[in-house]
Amino acid sequence: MDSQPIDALEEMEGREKRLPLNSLHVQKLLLIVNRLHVLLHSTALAFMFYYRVCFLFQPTETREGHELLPWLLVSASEAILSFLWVLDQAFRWRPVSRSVFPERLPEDHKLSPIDVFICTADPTKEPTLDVMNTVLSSMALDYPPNKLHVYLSDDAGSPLTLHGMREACKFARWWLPFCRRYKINNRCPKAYFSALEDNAHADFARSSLYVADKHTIKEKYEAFEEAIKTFRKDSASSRDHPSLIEVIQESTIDDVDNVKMPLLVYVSREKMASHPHHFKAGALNVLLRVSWVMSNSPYILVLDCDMFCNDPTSARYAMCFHLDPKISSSLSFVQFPQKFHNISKNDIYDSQLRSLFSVQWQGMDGLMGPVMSGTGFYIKRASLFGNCASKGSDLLQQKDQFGSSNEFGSSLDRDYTSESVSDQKHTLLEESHLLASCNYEIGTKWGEEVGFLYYSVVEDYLTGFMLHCNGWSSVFCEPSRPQFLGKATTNLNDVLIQGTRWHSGLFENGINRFCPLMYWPTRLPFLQCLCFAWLTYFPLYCVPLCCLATVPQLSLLNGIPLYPKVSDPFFIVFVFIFLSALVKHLLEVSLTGGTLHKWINEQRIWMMKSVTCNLHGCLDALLKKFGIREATFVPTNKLEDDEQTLLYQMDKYDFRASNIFIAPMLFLITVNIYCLVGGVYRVFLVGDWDKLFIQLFLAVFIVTVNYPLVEGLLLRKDKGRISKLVAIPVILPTLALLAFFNLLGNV
Ligand SMILES: O=c1ccn([C@@H]2O[C@H](COP(=O)(O)OP(=O)(O)O[C@H]3O[C@H](CO)[C@@H](O)[C@H](O)[C@H]3O)[C@@H](O)[C@H]2O)c(=O)[nH]1
Ligand SMILES: [Mn+2]
Repeated sequence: MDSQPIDALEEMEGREKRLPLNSLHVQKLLLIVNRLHVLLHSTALAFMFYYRVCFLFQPTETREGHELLPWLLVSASEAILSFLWVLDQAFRWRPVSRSVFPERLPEDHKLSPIDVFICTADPTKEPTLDVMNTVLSSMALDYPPNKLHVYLSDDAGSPLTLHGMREACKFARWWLPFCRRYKINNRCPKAYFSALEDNAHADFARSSLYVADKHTIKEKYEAFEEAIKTFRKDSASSRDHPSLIEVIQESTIDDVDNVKMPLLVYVSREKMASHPHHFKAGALNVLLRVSWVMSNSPYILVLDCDMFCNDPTSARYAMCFHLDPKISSSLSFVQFPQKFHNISKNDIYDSQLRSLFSVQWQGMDGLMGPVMSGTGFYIKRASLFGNCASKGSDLLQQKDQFGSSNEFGSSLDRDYTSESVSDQKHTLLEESHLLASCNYEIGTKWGEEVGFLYYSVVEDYLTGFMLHCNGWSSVFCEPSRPQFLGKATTNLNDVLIQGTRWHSGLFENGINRFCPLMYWPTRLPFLQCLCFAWLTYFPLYCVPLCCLATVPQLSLLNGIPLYPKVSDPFFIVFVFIFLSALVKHLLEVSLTGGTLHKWINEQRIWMMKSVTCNLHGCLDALLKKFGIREATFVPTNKLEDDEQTLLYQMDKYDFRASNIFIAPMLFLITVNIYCLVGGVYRVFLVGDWDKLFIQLFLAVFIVTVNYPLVEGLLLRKDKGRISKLVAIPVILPTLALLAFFNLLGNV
């Protein structure tokens, strides 16, 4: 794999042969535990399948009392669950962790430049002040300012955002020197001013000069805040607007005030309703092109507007991998975990996506590297040009792939020079407008082979997947202090809407030409392939979970046993599988800092998500596949809502969610409660409890874990409860149906 030769890299090879910039540790104990669990659990699964298969092949006469259809449904559910379980084990095969030694990096003047890309889409959902805080935190990264270039993409083309950028830039002239002088850790101003403890460097924290300076800066910040709040101008429509590119701040090395500032550019691409704009991937590709004619840095940090830099060292940490001669030639990106600043202790919605970012990505890191996660990653620019951009390749061919900008064509071959912007400002700005226009990509390979890929609303997953298929690797870097902090969705409706988008996007990639299983063995190693496959297929949890929340219960109501009797040796097999899965999950939760509460919450939200957003995601993907529905990307809501936040902090579900989510949950809980009551009654009458024990237990388990639903329906009085208006039209017909079914069974 060829990559841009970097001076610093060569330098490194010569100078610091013995001192590595990073190190990798295999987590041996965890590895052993995981593999042992795989062994035991899979043996149990084999016995379970043996039991199921034997049943299906036994002569029909001996099948007394058993009905074929429910058996088949339950067996199929078990097969799907086992399939997903197998895929999931690939993440647990070789968990690793990494350390970095940034103090061993070459001197500042030898470091490679970095472009920072930040995307925003809608100022009504993404408060401008927060977006600007993200911008400021990235400008203040601990990196030579003349080697840092910050680009903001504004998909709404909003005057408010442009205004915000100008104000942010003014404030930055105060903020950046302040952060550097006092070695502030927390360089997002909003977070800094609201932090409980002061995080200036210990040398200064108590000096009177610092206290005075802090006071001045605080006033400046409040003025900046005010300037954004009081800005009144009709927001332009977000659908149609021409491109607008403005260099807010040129890169200054030594200004009159001696303030060193990174380059700051505002980019709003052209948008027309008649042109597909490909959401975030489209925005990032415009930034790729515009930045290419302006700063053309070999490395790029991508950030969502809701995720600020919580620690200024991330750039240097990332360079510890990118400049490591051992891995750098095939390394595409360094991914930091998504961490969030608004997570409550027990995290009822699993908003932090614990398993993804603290178990699964570590596991992939031990294979080929984690999946690109949309935000908080440092990527090598060259890796985004697929196999198209080998240096010095034929200019005509390049135009086919990259489009017809002359500047752009020539910059493919050009290495970064710090003068590139100021030199030919006018031609460059004109050129940028061409690069940000709707028509530019027509007939090129953008979004297909070049840049961030368009085929999916989870552009991050897909782009990362194709990079791995093309032989690039990635690295997961998880220092103890979170480098980036974002805003997670913390109310049921937002969580489920976001989940629907993700699951639809992921599942879609499992059933189209990007199906990971087809890329093995030629393009992907086996275990990496299983990881990707799990990511595209886990939305399928909806099938077994919907089945197992209805079929065994209805069978219980009618006295049809579907599992072995308590006295049957196979009973142990089922008990073992159930316990082994739960205990393993509990172990992982506690190893990653979770509580017992968190564990139950994760079980519950897994069930809730499976029967709602997984289901909707799968259906949405299928509809898209058959051309019935178009892709949409509804950005999440980033506004603060005190009432919702309070409910979340108190571990109370906010059931004011769309009916399409509440209805399936209500339906299933009603079925379970009804069948549980009916089942217990039946078992008392007939006395065949040992035949139906597992089914009884399943209903008890589901109802207990989902007790908050019952509470929300019957006991709660606050605004987050389930409204009777929503509940009655679901519950009454369900009860009628069940009663009818019950009668039918007793005839
Ligand atoms: O047309 C669009 C839509 C979204 N965005 C931006 O994309 C980012 C992510 O959107 P958000 O609403 O925050 O969605 P999340 O679900 O929180 O995002 C996660 O999931 C996305 C894929 O669905 C990834 O792109 C993100 O990086 C990842 O954090 C935000 O900065 C948006 O401003 C655009 O620039 N243009
Ligand atoms: Mn987000």
